[in-house]
Amino acid sequence: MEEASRPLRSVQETYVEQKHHLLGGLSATKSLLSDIRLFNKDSWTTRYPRLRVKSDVVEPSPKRRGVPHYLSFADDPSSETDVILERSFTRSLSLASNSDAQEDAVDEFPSDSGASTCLRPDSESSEFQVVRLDLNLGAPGSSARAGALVSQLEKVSIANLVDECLGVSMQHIDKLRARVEDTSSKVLVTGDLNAGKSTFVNALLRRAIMPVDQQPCTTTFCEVHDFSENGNVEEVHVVKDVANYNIDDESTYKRASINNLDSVMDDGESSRGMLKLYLNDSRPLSESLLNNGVVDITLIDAPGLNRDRLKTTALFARQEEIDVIVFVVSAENHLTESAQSFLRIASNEKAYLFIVVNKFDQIKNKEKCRRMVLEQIRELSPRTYEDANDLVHFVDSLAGNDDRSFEDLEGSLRSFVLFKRAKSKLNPVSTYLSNLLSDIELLVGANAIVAQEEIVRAKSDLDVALPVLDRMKTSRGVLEDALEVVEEQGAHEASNKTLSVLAEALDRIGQGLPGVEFSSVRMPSYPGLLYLWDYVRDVRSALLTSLDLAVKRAEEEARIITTVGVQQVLALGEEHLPADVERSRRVFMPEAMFSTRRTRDGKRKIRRDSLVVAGGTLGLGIGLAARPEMNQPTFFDLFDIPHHFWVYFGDNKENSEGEKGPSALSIMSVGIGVVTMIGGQVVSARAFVEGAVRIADVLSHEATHKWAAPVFGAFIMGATAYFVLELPSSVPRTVGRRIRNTLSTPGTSTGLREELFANAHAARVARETRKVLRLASWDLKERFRVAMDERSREVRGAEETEHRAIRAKEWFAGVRRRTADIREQAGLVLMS
Ligand SMILES: Nc1nc2c(ncn2[C@@H]2O[C@H](COP(=O)(O)OP(=O)(O)OP(=O)(O)O)[C@@H](O)[C@H]2O)c(=O)[nH]1
Repeated sequence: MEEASRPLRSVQETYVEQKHHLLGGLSATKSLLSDIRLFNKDSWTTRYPRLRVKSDVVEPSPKRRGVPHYLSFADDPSSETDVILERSFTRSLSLASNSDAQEDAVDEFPSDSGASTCLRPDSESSEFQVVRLDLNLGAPGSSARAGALVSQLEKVSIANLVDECLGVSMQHIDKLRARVEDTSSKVLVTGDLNAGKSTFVNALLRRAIMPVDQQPCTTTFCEVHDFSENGNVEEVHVVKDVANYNIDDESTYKRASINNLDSVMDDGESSRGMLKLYLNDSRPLSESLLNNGVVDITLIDAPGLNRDRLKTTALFARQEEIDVIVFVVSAENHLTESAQSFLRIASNEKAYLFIVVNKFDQIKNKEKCRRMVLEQIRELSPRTYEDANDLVHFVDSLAGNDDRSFEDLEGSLRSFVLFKRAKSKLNPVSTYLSNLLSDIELLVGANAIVAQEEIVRAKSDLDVALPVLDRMKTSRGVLEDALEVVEEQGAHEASNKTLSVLAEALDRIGQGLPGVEFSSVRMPSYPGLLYLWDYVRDVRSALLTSLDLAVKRAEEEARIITTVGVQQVLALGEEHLPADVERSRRVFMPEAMFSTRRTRDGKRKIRRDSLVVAGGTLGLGIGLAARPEMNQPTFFDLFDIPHHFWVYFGDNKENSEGEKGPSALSIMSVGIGVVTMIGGQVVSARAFVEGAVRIADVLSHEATHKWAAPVFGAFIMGATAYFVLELPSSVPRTVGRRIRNTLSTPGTSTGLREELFANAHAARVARETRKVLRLASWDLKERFRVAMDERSREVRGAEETEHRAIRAKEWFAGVRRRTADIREQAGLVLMS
């Protein structure tokens, strides 16, 4: 109550200052809330904390300055962290993780050093005051139902609830602002009948407005407002229905002249309603009561109390807008019974009673009167009695401001109104603001702990993932190079091996031996001259089959080379892939190499390679022995004249020999050809005719006539002997040589450039080998790439989390600084 005794100017200044600070605090808090909501939406999913006092800690450690609590979150109530909660005398809250608090480190969330008080374990202390989410949470583990309910609430849903709650607080701040900015204040003047209430009101207004009479004359409640509220027009509004009164709606009242107040009051109509008086208080702001620049006081002159009116007036006084009740008693009567009843009710309901003992000028023994009245007050309202100097005034309203004590009363009343206003309007605002700031501090404190935990977690994730990623980055090139080498080497080796196997096979065939040593291919035995043609065909077939086997052997070698290559690829995988990456489960099946594919209906699909191979072997998928054109024996399989010619007359280069010979030799071939054709079973009429024509051609030649007969005879005889004796051994050689030459000589029979047999197979085998190795290395490269992408993602994710958490932690620290600033600016520190 000291405030009321301070000089009016000082009270007014304090009030205005406090109001100004509070308005600033409200604005700053609103913008802070808006920022938090934005941050919650864009950058950080705000977690809603719950605190539970650690009841098992009996005495707080001297090292700790706060109270140990368990911190959990609404979206994850089961995991609790140890924290220390401190509340300073300014009600500001600090939350620190237990380890931080033990280290006593002054971090971004400092407590008000020295000023903080250690809270006794008290579960109430840690609850939110304003930002309350009704999540119906039980204590962790207290009820299965609560646990189940909570587990269904996702972080985001809870963050949305927090957001809504902050939104509601922002709206409430607007209401509070309106309340703080509202300067209107109502002072109800009531008291006993004829106690001089109207005289008192007139004295306050410095105008004889209210009718004064020795008889009771105030029949209705008269509210006196500043005329600025009525467009600077002095008049009376006779209001019947007070609840519906609207100054802008003339149908809700009747206008009357201020000078006719007596007659208006006498009119019975008004007694059931209220009179609104709009007056011009022309005094300067500092002196005016109605409009003093700080509060717009509305005076209400109530009818005198009697038994009937007691209840009505008490009810009226209970209205929220009534800030102060001035109770006027006549010094002559002291406190009447009805006065006592009213004061008893009013002092219980509201503690802002102001008692004016009027007509004090009429009292002779003033001291006795004062003593007796104060005694009565002491009994009725001890609190009023305690502050009697400010609240109880003995005055002469008739004298008005000529009376010193009236001036004192007026000053006290103004201070009292301001003081009460501060109490009724400003204090609830500052309490709300302080609680809201505490809640914000709790919210950001808890979220800062979450951010700190995220920073630690992200750092440890990075410690693991970064070195792995770096290693992978460096080994990527090495791995790719190594795989390239494996591919190249495999293909190269397979090609070389094929070339050497087939070269050896062709070599052997040229000697009349099977292309492959130790194979199942057996050379046919000579069946006799009569079956010579069959023999030739069988030899050809056996040699071709053995060549096919040589190709198979080369493929076999390539399989081994490929298997080694695949194993090298696997070994490279082991060397370069991180340990936790799944290895390829594919098993290499060498037998699948060089296989023909099957069509949908199960038939073998012959692969047609695009190469044209020497000897007319179009496509390498079919074995030589299976080719009809290769199996067809010819005359030259019996007697390879071109070969012999080149051996004896040529430049000894077998590769360059062709099917054509000089005309002299063609004679022998013709003769022998005829014989063999006749001896064989496949002599065709066409072949016979061709032979005869050739003979005729040769013999018709002029030069031939001279030497033809003897030479021809000698040759026929020699050849016949040779035929009989040498054929069994010469046929395989001849046939083999011919096959070899066919496969080793590039021709242009198809019109395209032909590849040599061995080269074509070498290229094919190398291609197949490379294909398999490329598949294996592609698989490894792909795994490596995926693993590296995953690591990169992990690293990026951890880095983002870390940055986000660091930013959030700094931001929360900033919020904490802002709340401290708001407390200071809004004067909350002073208003305990
Ligand atoms: N001597 C003296 N007379 C006063 C004083 N105050 C009021 N009166 C006289 O007391 C009589 C009643 O005054 P009002 O102001 O009408 O009293 P009231 O309480 O408004 O009366 P109702 O509202 O009708 O109950 C008048 O004749 C006033 O002149 C005062 O302080 N001293």
